[in-house]
Amino acid sequence: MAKYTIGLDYGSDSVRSLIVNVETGEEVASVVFNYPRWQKQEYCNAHDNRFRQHPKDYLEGLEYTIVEALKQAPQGVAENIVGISVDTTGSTPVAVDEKGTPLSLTPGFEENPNAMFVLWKDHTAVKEADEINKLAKEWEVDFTKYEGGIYSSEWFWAKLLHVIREDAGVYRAAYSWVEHCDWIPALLTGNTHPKTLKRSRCAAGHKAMWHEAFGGLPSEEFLVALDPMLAGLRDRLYKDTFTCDVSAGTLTKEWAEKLGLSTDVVVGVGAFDAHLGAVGAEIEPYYVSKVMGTSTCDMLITPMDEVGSKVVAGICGQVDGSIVPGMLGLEAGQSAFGDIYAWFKRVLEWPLKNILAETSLVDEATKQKLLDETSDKIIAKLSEEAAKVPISESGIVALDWMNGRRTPDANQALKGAIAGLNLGSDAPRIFRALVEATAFGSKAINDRFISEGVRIDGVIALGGVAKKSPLVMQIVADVLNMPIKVARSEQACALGSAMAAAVVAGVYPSMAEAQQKMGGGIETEYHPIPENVEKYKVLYEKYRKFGKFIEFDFTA
Ligand SMILES: Nc1ncnc2c1ncn2[C@@H]1O[C@H](COP(=O)(O)OP(=O)(O)O)[C@@H](O)[C@H]1O
Ligand SMILES: O=C(CO)[C@H](O)[C@H](O)COP(=O)(O)O
Repeated sequence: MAKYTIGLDYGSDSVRSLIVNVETGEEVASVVFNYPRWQKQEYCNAHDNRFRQHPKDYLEGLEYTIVEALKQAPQGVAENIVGISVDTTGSTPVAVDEKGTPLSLTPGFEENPNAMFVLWKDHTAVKEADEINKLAKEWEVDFTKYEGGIYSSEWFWAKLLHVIREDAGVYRAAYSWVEHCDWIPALLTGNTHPKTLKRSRCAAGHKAMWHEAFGGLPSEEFLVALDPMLAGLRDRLYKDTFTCDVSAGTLTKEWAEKLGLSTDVVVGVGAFDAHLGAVGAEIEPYYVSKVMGTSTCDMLITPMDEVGSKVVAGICGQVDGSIVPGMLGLEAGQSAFGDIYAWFKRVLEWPLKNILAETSLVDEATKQKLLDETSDKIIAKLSEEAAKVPISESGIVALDWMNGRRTPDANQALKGAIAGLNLGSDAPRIFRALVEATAFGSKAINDRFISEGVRIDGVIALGGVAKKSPLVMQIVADVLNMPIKVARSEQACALGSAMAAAVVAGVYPSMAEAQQKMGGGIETEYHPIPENVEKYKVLYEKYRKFGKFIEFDFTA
């Protein structure tokens, strides 16, 4: 019988397990689990940009999705699973005790958000990121230089420093800190001690200022100068990091029994969702792999010697082997993309949730149906109407910084803005301007790569928005003035993990071969429309001008 691997993909809202035939790439089963506590936004406060996730959400999802996917799969598949690899969001770190257990799973910390995973989009550490940037520029070595030269509040050191300053209990109890993508493989293989568990090169290099040239993490002197509270922590973290083609070990007896698998199943070192998503979408050198969902991650690979020691300014980093082992991985992205459409939808839903929800004109069941149906159709209907609005007709220009700006040049304190409104600015016109703003944010990233000397030959898109929205995709193709291929797989991140698992389990010698055998190819391609390209060149200049005004001249 054929061999199979499992790709376990932890997204922002849900986790999915995908079982893939390693010879044909056939996806034989997949199950999704929405995080229950997260769905109720427990431990979060959007107003303060605080987004925390409880490890129980991850654990319940791990067991449920694998067990249910194995039930769905044809008979005999479970016995022929040879590997599991894991991708997660990031930087999503957690404080752990000496055994590597997240503090929120230990007595006294169960309900403490500071003892939970700090989700990538948590921006509570803006002040700490500023301090890191200031010190880095004064220090003899700029530890931020391989992370675009600007450290972000979305990343490891800023987050942990913020939490330990805020919470003396967590500070005292935290032996070390672990990324979500490192904790799951550690747990599955039983190697959870913070000093021995295998750490992901991808997470360490892009988010924790780890680099071979620095001998690992930033120096103890730098960290202590940042805050004496950090003294000694470096020694309780790690020196070595591993790419996703390396084994983290095999399943423990306990997990093998729980999941219904053999203890021979090899577990791969973890990586971030976007990075393995790029693998799943069959990333190739010089193609931007654009993960378009809640946020965007724009991934590029180049041969190692091509960029060499040149530092690409303003991106989320350049790391040896962070996407495809053996190649240089470059990452950029937008902190909000589909999340901006989701925000506008929530604004429009307000009267539904606050007026219609209270009406006695219809019975409860009908009311609920009305609410659900309207809510489900808002973005699709807005897109339909927005498609009819001619480019530039509305005069509205928007900025895509509703969740800060990840790249180019991280500044998470920035806010979104909409200009050019008049009394005729209706919902579809505003929506179109928001879509254009997200496309302009993408262009700013492409332009930065190009101006820094990184070649771009094309774009491969994946993620929910790439699949769901021809309107957004056409506008992005027009604004970038580049064709965009959309990857066929519905679950590119999980598929990328399944490919990595096939390499780790020894089925293929390299990621390139796993991609070739297991890849789903391209579903569709969007081509720029020359007439639109010209109009968007003019609008993009307005976006840039407006951006400069909001960034440098406007104070709320
Ligand atoms: N028809 C649509 N057009 C454009 N965007 C959409 C549409 N439907 C949903 N979205 C956006 O897709 C995003 C979710 O993308 P998805 O890739 O599924 O999730 P995630 O980023 O969490 O992995 C949401 O932010 C939502 O606003
Ligand atoms: O920055 C990241 C990876 O480097 C995050 O993991 C990513 O932005 C979150 O992804 P999604 O929008 O798909 O939930």
